[in-house]
This record gives sequence, C-alpha cells and structure tokens, in this order.
Amino acid sequence: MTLRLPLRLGTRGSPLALAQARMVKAALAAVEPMLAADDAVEIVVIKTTGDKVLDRPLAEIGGKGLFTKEIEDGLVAGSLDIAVHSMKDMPTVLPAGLVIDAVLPREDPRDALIARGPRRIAELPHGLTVGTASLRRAAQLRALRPDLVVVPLRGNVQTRLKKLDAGEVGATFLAMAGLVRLGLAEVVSVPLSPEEMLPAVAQGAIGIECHAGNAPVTELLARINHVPTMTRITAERAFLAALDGSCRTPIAALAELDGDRLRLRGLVASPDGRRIERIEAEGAAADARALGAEAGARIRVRLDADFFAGRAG
Ligand SMILES: NCc1[nH]cc(CCC(=O)O)c1CC(=O)O
Repeated sequence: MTLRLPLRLGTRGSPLALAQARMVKAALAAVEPMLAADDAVEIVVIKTTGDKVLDRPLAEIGGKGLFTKEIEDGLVAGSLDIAVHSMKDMPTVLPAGLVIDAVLPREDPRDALIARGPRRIAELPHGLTVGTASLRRAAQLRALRPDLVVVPLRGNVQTRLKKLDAGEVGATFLAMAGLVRLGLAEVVSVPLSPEEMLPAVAQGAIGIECHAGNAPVTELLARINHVPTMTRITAERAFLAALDGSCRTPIAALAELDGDRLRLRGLVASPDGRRIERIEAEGAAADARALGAEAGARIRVRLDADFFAGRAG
C-alpha cells in the first residue's frame, strides 16, 4: 500500500499549533521523498471547543479533549490522515481506533515565569496578581506563595503576553516549549526548575495521531517517532491515567531518562493548593508504562476525602 496524496494533516489554528504542524510536515518530508513537495502535505485547520470558548476556565467547561475532539472526528471520518497535537492537551484515553504512533523530539518541558524583573517565584512582589487558568500552576504557586492573588487568564500565547503588557496581571506562566517554537523564549521568559513548578504531563511533546487501520500512515509515523520522548511521555501519561478519576485535580509529572533508566517525579495538589502530595519513582525505561501507573496508584491511596474538600464539583 502506498500513501494517498496529499496527506491531510489536521491541526488547530493558533500560531503555536500552526508552527507545530509545520514542524511535523518538515519531519515527514525529511524521511519520505514522496512528501518533500510543499503540496504533498495539506495543513487543514480545525476549530476545537477549546478554541471557541475563551471566556471560561477550561476546568469549568469540563470534559476531556477540548482541544482534540473535532480534529479526531476528522480522523475517524477519514477526512484527515494525521492529526498534530500538543501531547499535554491529549486525554489519556483515545477514541476507539485512533493511535499516537509518533512524537517529535521533546522541547524544553519546563514552565516559564513571565514577569518583568523577578526571575523566581520567591522574588515576586508581595500580593502581586498572577494570571493563570491552569489549576496545576495555580496550586503549586499558592503552595509556595499564599500571599499572591491568582486570577484566571486564558487565550493563546500572544494574547496572554498582551494582557501582561497591558498590566492586567503582574506575572503569568507559559510553557517554555511554546515560547521556543514561537521564537519568543529569549525575550520574556525565565524557565522554572521542576522543584518550583512541576510541568504538565507530556508538556513540550508534539504527538501525531492517526487511524490504527491506516497502514501506509502508521508505517510512515513509525519512521519519525522519537523513542526517548515516547518513553518519557508514556510514563507520565500512565501516571495521569492512574489518577484520572478526579479530572479537576491538579496533576503534574516529569519523567527523565538517564541511559536506560527512567526517573519520574509526580505530584497531585488539592485544588486550593493547600496540600501537595509528591512522589518519585525510578526503573527501567522498558517498563515506562508500569512505572508511571504504579506511581499513580501509590499516590492515589494517599488521597482521602479531605484532600478533595475544596473541590467545586
Ligand atoms: N494548554 C495550551 C498549551 N498546550 C501546549 C502548550 C505549550 C506547548 C507544549 O507543551 O508542547 C500550551 C501553552 C502553554 O501552556 O503555555
């Protein structure tokens, strides 16, 4: 079987999503001469629920796959051949028949502090207003700095930077990966250590999804898959999956490779940030999934009803 051209690549339309789609297009062209011509891969922009609803925190809209569902529908219907996603926006369970067969090499997984002057969370002025719509970032921030005022801040990377410039907030956080890919990293950001701010599961990884039954495409994706990245996010996503019963709970995890050894750090925070449970696990890279799942199960037994007491719904 051969590839049917053009290969239709589904993506969201934000500047970051488009930059990521172009990276995938370039990676495909580099391994497959059939895809080297510019018109051999057609980038199809799709608006997702997460793009449409901009006035509410994501946790409030609820549900999984806010940034992925409409794109995945295209894969299922056959109107798209591949879909490009930020892996941190991907639910742990994919729709039946769909698979993530490739990831690009991971970008810097850390969060960045965006503020004028301060280079660490500890240096933020007392009582400063900090904008973030991320429960994970808000909880870790509150744990370190209960004096700060956290307000919701949404929108794409550029929108959020504009709101900071306009003085709506005194500081915010963004993923380093997005800033690097948009060429904005040097200008505005200070990467935070994972001790200060543990990143989201799979942050910095770009995944390529397709229909498992599409053999020419699954074979193609196998050729661009970056195995160390896949190993790391497999452990992190297994950790998340083991905890997913409580989807409004802030969760963070970062797995790192040292040769064939994998080290995972994970945390679960109560929504008010008052309690943070942390865990560390180490094992063979070949056991990535089990390592993550066991760490998730071990931390899960520590969470009692009190832990969720501040939870809204
Ligand atoms: N939730 C939006 C989102 N999804 C992925 C990234 C960054 C890119 C990545 O993690 O690969 C961002 C923006 C941000 O959190 O700053």
